Amino acid sequence: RRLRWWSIGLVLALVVAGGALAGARSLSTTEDVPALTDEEGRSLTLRGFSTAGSAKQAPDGLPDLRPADIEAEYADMGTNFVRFLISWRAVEPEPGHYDQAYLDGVAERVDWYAERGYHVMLDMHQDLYGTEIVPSHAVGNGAPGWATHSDGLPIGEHEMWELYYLDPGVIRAFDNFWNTTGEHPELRTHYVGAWEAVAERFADEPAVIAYDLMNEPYGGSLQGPAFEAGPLTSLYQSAADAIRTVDDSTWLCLEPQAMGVNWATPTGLGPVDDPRDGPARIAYCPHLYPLPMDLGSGYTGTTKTLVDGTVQTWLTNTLRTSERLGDVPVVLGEFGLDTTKPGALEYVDAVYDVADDHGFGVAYWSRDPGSWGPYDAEGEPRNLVAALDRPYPRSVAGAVGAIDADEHELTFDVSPSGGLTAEVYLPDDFSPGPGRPEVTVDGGEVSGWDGTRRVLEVMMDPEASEISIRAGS
Ligand SMILES: CN(C)c1ccc(C(=O)NC[C@H]2N[C@H](CO)[C@@H](O)[C@@H]2O)cc1
Repeated sequence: RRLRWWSIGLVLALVVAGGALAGARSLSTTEDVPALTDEEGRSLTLRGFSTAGSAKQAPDGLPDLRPADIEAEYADMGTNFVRFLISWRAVEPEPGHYDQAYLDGVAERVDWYAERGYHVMLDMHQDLYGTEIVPSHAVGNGAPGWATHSDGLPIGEHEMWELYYLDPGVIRAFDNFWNTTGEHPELRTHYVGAWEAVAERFADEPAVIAYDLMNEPYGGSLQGPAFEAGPLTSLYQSAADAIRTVDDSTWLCLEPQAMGVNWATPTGLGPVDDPRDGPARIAYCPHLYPLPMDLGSGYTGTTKTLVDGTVQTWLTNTLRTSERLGDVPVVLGEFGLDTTKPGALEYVDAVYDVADDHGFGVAYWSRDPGSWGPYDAEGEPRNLVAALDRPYPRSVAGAVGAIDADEHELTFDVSPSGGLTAEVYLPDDFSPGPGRPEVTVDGGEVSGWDGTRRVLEVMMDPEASEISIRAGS
């Protein structure tokens, strides 16, 4: 069965990669997308982690996280963003009852991030529909038990968790949610109501920059454009309309279905209208998990070639979708891998280079301890920490284009406006020397240095089109 699943995936991956290789160029092309902006209209480059998978099954729905963990993450990698997992089952444990104690817990953790200058995206997370999709043991997460209707259809036992998505009972639970069965129109209404309750709570919290409306949507017996352009886009529109009755400023992140699109097939997601006064604040937030990487033994040899082809196809489709949804910003909401695999860090660099080149935000999957994450079970830094400690323009007064970063030089395209300042994160070894920073700036001049946060402030020349910061005088 495992072989059958992966053989389907491999055929799909070869089709995808083959298409890409036919026109293979470097992993990055030149187009870039607009950035998310903060309350002052500054362009943000978002760099951080999904935090955390530990929230999926936690009785209180909150991640295993302490303020010291955020301190360590910043000290090690200078992140400024978190994709914070929340769940419908914790927000609305009973129909129509919103758990303010849970939202207080989320708010406390949002404060931990806000106090350290982070931007928070609240991710209404689900995998395999909900916590009680298999009542006997925790397989899924997301929806509450009262919203889970598998109608007694069979759900098997699988070593590979992804295979549960093919079980009749799981498909039925999703079909009831999307009202494909016509039996449960109330479920999507409740889901939208849960989002309205979350938005009402965080509307006035400037650190909460975005709402990720649904993690890795799955259409059950509806797949592809029939699902994405149909009930999924419709749910997003309903959620947007409800959220905007209480929150006029937080960005709304739209994820495509995971099936296929995670692996670089194109999405059929339709445009969503933002009823707010002023420019739309809608972003496209796909995930990236090249099947050849899952199938292969690392980012080497033939696997590397296939993964590169998949990433190129994913990039082309992502840029096309950003344009189709209204030239919207892009946040790569998830990508990650077992960093003990050969070539893993080269892959991580390649994906961050694509994000830098096109102005995508990035949340690495995930902050959890272990072989995918930045820290081990004892909280000690792993190889990923050095790979993610990259210079980047955290926030800029004006538009930001392509970013080109290496360990001793950071260059980014700009169109300065407003206060003309750019806040730039520099890794600890970017400019060695006690009286740091010894840096050379073209396109502006140094107007401040926060040695504790390793943030350089640059006053940009009003006419600058590029800012370059080089280590050393
Ligand atoms: C068959 N379907 C619908 C499917 C298969 C595989 C994934 C997946 O690997 N997702 C990647 C990661 N994302 C979640 C959290 O959002 C993690 O648990 C997965 O590793 C998703 C859906």
